[in-house]
Amino acid sequence: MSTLRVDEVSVRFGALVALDAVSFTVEPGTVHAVIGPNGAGKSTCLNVLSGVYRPDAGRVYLDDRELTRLRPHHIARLGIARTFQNIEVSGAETVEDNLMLGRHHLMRPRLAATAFGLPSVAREERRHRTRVREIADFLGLSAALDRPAALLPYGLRKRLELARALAMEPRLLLLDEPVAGMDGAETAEMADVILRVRTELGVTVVLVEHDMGMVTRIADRVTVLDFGRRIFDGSPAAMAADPAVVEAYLGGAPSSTKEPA
Ligand SMILES: Nc1ncnc2c1ncn2[C@@H]1O[C@H](COP(=O)(O)OP(=O)(O)OP(=O)(O)O)[C@@H](O)[C@H]1O
Repeated sequence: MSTLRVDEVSVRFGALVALDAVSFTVEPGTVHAVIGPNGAGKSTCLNVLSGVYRPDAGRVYLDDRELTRLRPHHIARLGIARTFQNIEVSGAETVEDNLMLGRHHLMRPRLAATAFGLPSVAREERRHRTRVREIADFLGLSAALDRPAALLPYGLRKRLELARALAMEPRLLLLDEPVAGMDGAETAEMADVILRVRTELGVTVVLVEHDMGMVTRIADRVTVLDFGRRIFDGSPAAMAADPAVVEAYLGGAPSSTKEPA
């Protein structure tokens, strides 16, 4: 179980400050949501955590290990997997092959061994396929294992993306808007899946999300960004009552502070 610490991170694009000295701590075994209005800096934050962007200032740590200058594949090898806002699974490959691709970095270099047809290679391959089937089962994708990803309904493709990230055996999962474009039923199912990932697999989840209802329902803690600044960090219940959040995110004052008509 590892703690992720974001310490005074700033990112600038020219004159625009996308993240302004943002700090928060993701406790192990929690679902930690990062929310905010359009352009608040959520995706930029996820890109810093996964090594796609290097911040102009500040640092990111996984326990005592500094991640700030590491490249994405190195961060992935340390056990941080991510999904994307737009689905990035390979449409032509089957569900099973997409999940095997997710395990690629766990497999030993095999060129020479394959060339000599070593039995250890076949054993390792079987072990990975068994694990892939367990993950598919966990996410309700077993019946789709042989289907090309492109033929799956949208909700299942989003789930496949999460499954592929889980196939990397992460300790921390970064989810970029996992329910974007989903209907109510699909959103509820995905919310349950995320809670099971935390509770049954013990994987810590950082969730960037627009859907306030989902965040309130499943997050243990919420960090709210607005114009690149952190304006709130606390429980979902406290967030709902926080005037700065209501003002920034929902575009109005909380009803308890409104003047009577
Ligand atoms: N590569 C980039 N180059 C220039 N500006 C960028 C870049 N990426 C993001 N920005 C700007 O930085 C700010 C934060 O963007 P970001 O995408 O992180 O916000 P967001 O909270 O994820 O928004 P959304 O909810 O719309 O996805 C925005 O003003 C955006 O236009």
